[in-house]
Amino acid sequence: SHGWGYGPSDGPVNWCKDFPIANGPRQSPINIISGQASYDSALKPLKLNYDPSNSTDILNSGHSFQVGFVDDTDSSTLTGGPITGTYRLKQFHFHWGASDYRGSEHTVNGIKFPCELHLVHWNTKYLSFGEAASHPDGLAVVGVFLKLGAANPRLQKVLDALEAIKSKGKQTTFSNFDAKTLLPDSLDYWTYNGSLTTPPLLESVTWIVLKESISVSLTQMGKFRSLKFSGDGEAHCCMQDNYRPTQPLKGRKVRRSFK
Ligand SMILES: C[C@H](CNC(=O)c1ccc(S(N)(=O)=O)cc1)Cn1ccc2ccccc21
Ligand SMILES: [Zn+2]
Repeated sequence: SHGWGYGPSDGPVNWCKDFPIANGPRQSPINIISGQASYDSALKPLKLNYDPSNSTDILNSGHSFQVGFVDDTDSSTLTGGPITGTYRLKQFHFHWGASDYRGSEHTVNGIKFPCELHLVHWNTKYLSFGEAASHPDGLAVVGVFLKLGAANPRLQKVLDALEAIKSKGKQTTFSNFDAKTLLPDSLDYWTYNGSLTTPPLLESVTWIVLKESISVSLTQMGKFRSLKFSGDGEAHCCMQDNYRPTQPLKGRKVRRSFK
């Protein structure tokens, strides 16, 4: 069957045909209404320990681009926060818009950001990412909003590597990158139970969305949009608007770690 994408025929409104869970009870992303998120004093601080030597490659997946990490030891982990146990960093990627007024997946009080970073981790109580992805507590994704402002020097190394992976399926080495440098000063967060935001839309993600954003400049946003959804030799299709609209909360509670 034809793959999924973000276009008029293969986009989010049609994903339910191949992935009926698209209409499930814990789908992501959601609109976070800050006034309705309840403070939970039992929530622990987030602990992110990333080893820069674990970064391996950067890949144009045809849906986004992602930086991959070696995940065969506990050297790059997420602990604390709303989760129990140890989750390993597998990859990070982004979602962005064709214009500066949209692009993020989560929204806050209806506000869209131009871009959103996702750091994807899997629960080491399972044997692998693929195994973890099929369990309700298998994955934890940290979401970080990017807000238009001054150029972000910490993004630059990632953006400079995009030259080499313009089209779908392109991959190149990407070593010694410290993903921690992409995080804002404050690790205050909202958290809720959700799903992958792309097919297979598995309902196995504990979402941890940071309240503080990081900056991105107009020029840097242009670099994101210079990527292609299409592979070499295919009709050029700019990679942009690769975000899923917000999904119904269906009674879920959103908690916050901060007063
Ligand atoms: C689900 C997986 C493909 N999807 C993802 O990894 C993924 C991760 C994060 C998000 S988001 N936007 O919610 O943060 C969305 C999709 C395929 N897959 C299945 C088994 C498996 C094993 C190794 C690698 C990939 C594997
Ligand atoms: Zn994502």
